[in-house]
Amino acid sequence: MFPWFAIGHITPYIHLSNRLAARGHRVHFLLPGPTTLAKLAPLNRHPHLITFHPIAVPHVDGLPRGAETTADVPPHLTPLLFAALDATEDQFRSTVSRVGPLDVVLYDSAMWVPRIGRELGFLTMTYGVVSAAVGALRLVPSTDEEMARTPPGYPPHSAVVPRPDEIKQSRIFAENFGSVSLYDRIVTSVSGGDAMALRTCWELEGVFVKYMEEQYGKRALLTGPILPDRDHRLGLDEKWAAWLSKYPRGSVVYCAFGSESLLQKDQFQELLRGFELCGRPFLVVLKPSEGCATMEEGFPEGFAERVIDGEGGRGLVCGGWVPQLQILDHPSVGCFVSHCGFGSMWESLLSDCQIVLVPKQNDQIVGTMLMTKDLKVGVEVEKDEEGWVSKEKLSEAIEMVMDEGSEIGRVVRENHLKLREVLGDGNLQERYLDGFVCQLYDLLEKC
Ligand SMILES: O=c1ccn([C@@H]2O[C@H](COP(=O)(O)OP(=O)(O)O[C@H]3O[C@H](CO)[C@@H](O)[C@H](O)[C@H]3O)[C@@H](O)[C@H]2O)c(=O)[nH]1
Repeated sequence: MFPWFAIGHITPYIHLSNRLAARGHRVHFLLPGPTTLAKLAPLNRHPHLITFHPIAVPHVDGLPRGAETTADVPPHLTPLLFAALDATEDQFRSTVSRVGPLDVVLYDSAMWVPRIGRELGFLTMTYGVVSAAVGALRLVPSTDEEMARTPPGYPPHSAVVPRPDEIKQSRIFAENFGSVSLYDRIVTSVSGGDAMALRTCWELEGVFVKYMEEQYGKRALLTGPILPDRDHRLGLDEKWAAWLSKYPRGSVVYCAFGSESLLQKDQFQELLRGFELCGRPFLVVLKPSEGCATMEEGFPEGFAERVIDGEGGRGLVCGGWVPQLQILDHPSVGCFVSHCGFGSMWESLLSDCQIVLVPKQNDQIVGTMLMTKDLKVGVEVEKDEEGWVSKEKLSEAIEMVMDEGSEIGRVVRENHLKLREVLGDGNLQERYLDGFVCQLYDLLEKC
């Protein structure tokens, strides 16, 4: 396993490794170290079968010292992290040579992995952990489509289509990420592999997966959602459990925007004012806003006195890492305000929470269209001309799904419940994994 240096990518690769190890397979896992390794090592449930190999992220001019993943750098420095990834080719080669022989390497952004695979004799395939919908809309190997139109042959009935903010964000694919554009990097990575694996399932994204198979001329091996089983999750710290348990069932609004999102101070403040305005207990987990050393420095005036110290401590705002899955599982949590990163999207789908979405990046906007327009399981907060949400719109969206009398709230709850029954069926994940492993054996036999 050799995922891109981002927590949202490394984590699902570890979950997949756990599932494979549970079937007796041996996994070697390359990830940045020492900090990221220390943070994620507890997720390894089969240390006798899964070996972590820390990669020293090479220094590249302009990259902060010690930066290992996208969580450690502001978004505009991400290209430098890609340059650092490319500079790990020798470390990758020596590690896979040392631990080999290998059957298959799963990777996502290191586009040179297939070349080394052909030299050393192992299969290679990208493991895509971002939605197939974004792959279909933006990353099929064609260069001449207009940004404002869906590409030729695109699934005709989907409401996941280009829209202004998504088009604006999609310009990122043309930007240089390391030595090549992000578009070329992803297309080269996918095209170079022997097949492509995707973290999704036919029930959710079947039309997009088929479209990608046609466009790339490659078989897609689906792993299903790949979340840790409930009984294998780490426990919830007493401090969270105690605070959450103060509130009635389904009443707390939880907000988190993944491991990368960095808000400007005014965006951060408006968001907090929205939670204050909606009047419900809330737990917000974000990074300190841009330019602020602490969370408190970014708070709106008088905010801490009013809702953190006052009102019985109705609000909790945290700048660190929280166990998101366990928080979503807590009976008091009833609403998840999310950025719709692909990991959080799955976690929201498999939770009992009502879903409110505030996407920023391209794939989050695509995921949001999938969730709100195709699947109709949540609502999106309307943004203003500046591209951000107002406190009133945020509060309205939360009420729209949380208020008992709301028709929209009823519809999304029903749709969500139906989908969760399909996706949450314990056998679904096992079936996908069995199929995935069989397809891997098939490919290996043919080589
Ligand atoms: O305090 C926290 C914050 C996050 N998480 C977990 O970290 C993961 C975050 O992943 P995701 O929701 O995908 O968000 P990002 O970290 O923002 O993910 C990046 O990678 C994703 C692909 O997985 C993309 O879809 C996103 O746009 C991109 O920002 C999830 O499993 C969360 O449960 C925690 O456990 N605790």
